[in-house]
Amino acid sequence: MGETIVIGSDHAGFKMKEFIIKQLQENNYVIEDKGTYNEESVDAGIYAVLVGEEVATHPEKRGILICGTGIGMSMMANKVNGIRASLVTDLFSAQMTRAHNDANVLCMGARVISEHMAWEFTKVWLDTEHLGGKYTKRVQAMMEYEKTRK
Ligand SMILES: O=C(CO)[C@H](O)[C@H](O)[C@H](O)COP(=O)(O)O
Repeated sequence: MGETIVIGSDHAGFKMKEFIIKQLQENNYVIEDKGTYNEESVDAGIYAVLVGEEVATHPEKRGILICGTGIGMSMMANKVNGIRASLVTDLFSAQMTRAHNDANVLCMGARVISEHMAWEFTKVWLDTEHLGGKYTKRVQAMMEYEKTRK
């Protein structure tokens, strides 16, 4: 069985979420779909928290969030302790957010990028390992800071 990907979207990201789920399943990933399940208008933050909390409590899982721009999803997901969510709009950033920042949630905007781009970004994000070394120290500093937040 492949890695588990926890995925969520709002209404604006719903169609792209369905597309990404299909691609992931064809590539043997296990999917936990936290919704939304249709194009009826919803608040993105609900799904960002559902996905974020699942990833934060199961570090072996990674998350994908899609809304219109990816902005609200990334803002909200980053409020969940333990989450390093990145909004990605280009291939280099999709790679770097794993290699340097060890992002555990990928955010994308269905009104910003095409389905083809979203799948290309998803693939490189899934396949890139965190580089460790000085980058681990920097990521750890972020997580230490999080613990001091009131
Ligand atoms: O950032 C967002 C969510 O916080 C998104 O881009 C939403 O998908 C967008 O704001 C939804 O807009 P709509 O007018 O409600 O379709």
